[in-house]
Amino acid sequence: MVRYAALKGLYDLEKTIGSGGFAKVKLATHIATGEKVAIKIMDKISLGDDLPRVKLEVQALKTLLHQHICRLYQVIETDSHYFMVIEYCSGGELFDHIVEKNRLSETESRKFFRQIVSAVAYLHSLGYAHRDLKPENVLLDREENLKLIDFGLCAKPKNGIDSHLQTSCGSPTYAAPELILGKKYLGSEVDIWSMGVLLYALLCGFLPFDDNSIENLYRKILSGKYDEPSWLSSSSKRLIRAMLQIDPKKRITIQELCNHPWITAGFLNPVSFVHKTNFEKDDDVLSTMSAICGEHASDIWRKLVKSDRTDYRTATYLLLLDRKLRGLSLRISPSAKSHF
Ligand SMILES: O=C(Nc1ccc2c(c1)CCNCC2)c1ccc(-c2cn[nH]c2)cc1OCc1ccccc1
Repeated sequence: MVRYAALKGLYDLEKTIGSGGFAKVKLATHIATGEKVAIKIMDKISLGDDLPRVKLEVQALKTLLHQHICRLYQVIETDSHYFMVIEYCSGGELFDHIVEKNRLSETESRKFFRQIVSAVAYLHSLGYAHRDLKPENVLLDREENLKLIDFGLCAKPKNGIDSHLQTSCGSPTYAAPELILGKKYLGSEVDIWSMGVLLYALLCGFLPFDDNSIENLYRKILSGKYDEPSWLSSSSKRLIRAMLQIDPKKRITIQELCNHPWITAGFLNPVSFVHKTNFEKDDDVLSTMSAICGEHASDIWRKLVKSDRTDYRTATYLLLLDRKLRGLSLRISPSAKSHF
C-alpha cells in the first residue's frame, strides 16, 4: 500500500475503486469521524496541461453545495500530487444500475431524472454549465440518491451562463450537434441535450445515438433521428423530443424542464430552482468540535466561514453534519486533536 505522507493521521487509505485518465479514486476513512470518503488522487506529472482542469473542478465544487452534487470535503496539494477528498458514493455509477436492470421504469427514471434536473438547474442558476453530463458522471450514494461528479470540464463563462463557449469537450456520444460542429454554443443548451441522452438511456437501457465509427455517430447526432421503442409513453417521447432538438434555440430550457408535465407527474411540485450555497450552521456539530479542540463554537464557526473551506476542519464539520442528518452519534476521535 503506497503511503502518502500528506494523508498521515488524517485519512486511512483503502482499496482503489476506480482509475480514469489522470486520476485514481481510492476509498478511505476520515480518521477524526470514522466516516468513509473517496479520495481522488492525481499526480501533477501525468496531469500535464490538464492541471487547470483540477483547479477549475476545485473552484466549482467549493462553490456548489447541493444534495445531488458530490461534495468536496478537503483538498490537499503537495509538490507532486493533488488529493481531492470527496463524498462517498457507494452505489457506484448510475450506468451500472441501468445495465443491471436492463432499463428503468418510468417511475424510477422520473425519480432519478428529477434529481439530475435539480442539480443542473442549481448549476445553471449559479452561472455554471457541466458540459460533460453522461451516465458515468452520475453516481449513487448509499441511499440511492444521485450525485453528479466530474466538474473538470464545467465552465463558468466570465460574462454569465448566456455567453458563448467555444472549446469542444466531453464525449461525442452525449455531445450536442452544435458542439460537434464546433459552433459557438451555450453551456446551458448543451447540458439540456446531454440530459436528453441521459433520460433516453434511463428509459430505454441503450443510447439514442451510437455507432462504432465516429463519422456515423456524428451523422446520427446531426440528423437528430433516433428510435422510439414501443414501451415509451407519449409523454416521455414528447419530453425526449423537446430535449433532443438539433436547433439549440428550439430546445426546451431548464426552467421549462423543471415544470414539464412528465417531470411533475405524480409529484406535488415542480423541480425547485435553489440557490443554497452557504454552509448551514449547526450547534451540535460545533459543540462536538469545540469539546475536542477547546475553542469556542462561535470562534470555530467564524474561522470555518472565513476559510477557503477545503481544510481538515471543514471536512470534519461536513462529515459530522452528514452523520447528524443520518441520525448517527457525533463523535471525534481524540487522536485527531493535533490535526485541528
Ligand atoms: O465513492 C465513490 N465510489 C465508490 C465507493 C464505494 C463503492 C463503489 C464506488 C462501487 C464499487 N464497489 C464498492 C463500493 C466515488 C466518489 C466520488 C468519485 C468522484 C467524484 N469526483 N470524481 C470522482 C468517484 C467515486 O468512485 C468512482 C467509481 C469507482 C467505481 C465504480 C463507480 C464509481
